[in-house]
Amino acid sequence: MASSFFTKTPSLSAIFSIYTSLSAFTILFRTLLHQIIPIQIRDFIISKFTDYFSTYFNSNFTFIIEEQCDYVTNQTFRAAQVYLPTLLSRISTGSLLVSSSNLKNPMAKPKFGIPVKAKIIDEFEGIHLEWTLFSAKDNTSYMSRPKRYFHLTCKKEFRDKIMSDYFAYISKSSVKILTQRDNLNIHTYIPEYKRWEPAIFQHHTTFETLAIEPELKNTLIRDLDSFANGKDFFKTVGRAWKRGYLLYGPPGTGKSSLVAAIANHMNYSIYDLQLQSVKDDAMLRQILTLTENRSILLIEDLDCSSGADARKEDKEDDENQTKKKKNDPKVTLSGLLNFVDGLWSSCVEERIIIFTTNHKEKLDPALLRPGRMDVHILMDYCTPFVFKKLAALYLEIEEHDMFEPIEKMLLVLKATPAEITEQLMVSKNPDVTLKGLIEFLKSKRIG
Ligand SMILES: Nc1ncnc2c1ncn2[C@@H]1O[C@H](COP(=O)(O)OP(=O)(O)OP(=O)(O)O)[C@@H](O)[C@H]1O
Repeated sequence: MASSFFTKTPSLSAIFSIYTSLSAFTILFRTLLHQIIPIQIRDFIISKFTDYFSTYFNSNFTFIIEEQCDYVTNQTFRAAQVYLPTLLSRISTGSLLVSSSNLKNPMAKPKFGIPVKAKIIDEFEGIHLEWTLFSAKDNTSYMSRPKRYFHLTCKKEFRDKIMSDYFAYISKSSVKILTQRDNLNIHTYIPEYKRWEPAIFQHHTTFETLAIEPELKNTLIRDLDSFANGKDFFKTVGRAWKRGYLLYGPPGTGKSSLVAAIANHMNYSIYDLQLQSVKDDAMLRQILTLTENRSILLIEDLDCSSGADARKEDKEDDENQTKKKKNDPKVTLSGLLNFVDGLWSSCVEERIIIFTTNHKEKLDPALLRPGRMDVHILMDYCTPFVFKKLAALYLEIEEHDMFEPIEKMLLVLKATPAEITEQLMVSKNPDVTLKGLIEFLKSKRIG
């Protein structure tokens, strides 16, 4: 029995020769495979295998939330960006972004953010969730910024629950956080990047520090508050939830200050659009879709934009006209109107649009027709009331012997609140300052 076993067992040299033949065959087979099957097909087969096995063995499900979708900011990405910083204590990797942007107060507490690839754990109705931020280089243009996206991972069986309830929950939470935010942003559109760049908005003007007639102030605050609470009303009457304001008046009468007061009152960020940098109507539409809900869209100096000013062909010679046309933006009046009042105006909710101009009379009448801009506000020269308010703010006085002559002069001559504030900042001593102001006003009368 034993001898038959040994006689049937192949010799060591036979095993070695079988092994060598097999190896040679494998190498030959692999070489043939590499030469016959193109690399793309090989990669495809490998990826299919990998997918199949990873899906089979992996019990997780991942949602991918990209920053941009269909050329607009993905609101789910934005909601996650606002919501996740509230979970920073649950970051599971050992790093955090730290930044301080409060220029006025270097001692202010820094803000913390989520670094790329850091994992944040969330818990929703007992479901364990993992968020990770990724950033990938976009090679489409050398100016392009990296593409950012979140991965949200949960157990497969909770996929539907997350889709139906969790995304709605983070979107609601982000709106709540934004309403209570203490930092507003002012955004500038960068055409090269095709995106709005935010900066911290730290204008301290409020309705308390803005010197305007009390009637105007109260009407405006009422109007803004009823707009903010008017979601159902706008829906019922079938109108886009937006409000348009035209601020007009001479330079230095507080138009920009009023915009800041509105932003601070509403807690809305500002999108400051330079119409001159917009190439055409298509670009205007794209820019508009990249803004967020609960914001102010500001277009300053509307009279300087070709789409908005009234026609005046006869007044300028041909050469000047051609020169001007070359530099003019190609935003048309109809593009602008569509943007104020047409279908495109409703692509963002709870939006305030503010136009400012120093020359209302130069605007095309089509822009001024009822319904285009809901409220027209004249920001005028300094009145006695406005002067007293400014004196109370700058000099901290309610009354002074020199008030009367100043108020009388303000009734007959034109001085802007900006000119008055400049004079009021000369000294903290009311006698010196008010004397200087009287001299300034006298010089105006003579001039
Ligand atoms: N009504 C006001 N109340 C308080 N301060 C004011 C007021 N108007 C102007 N000022 C002061 O004058 C400065 C310039 O005003 P502001 O820039 O708001 O005017 P404007 O009408 O927007 O001018 P422009 O048309 O040149 O942009 C402000 O920074 C502020 O200090």
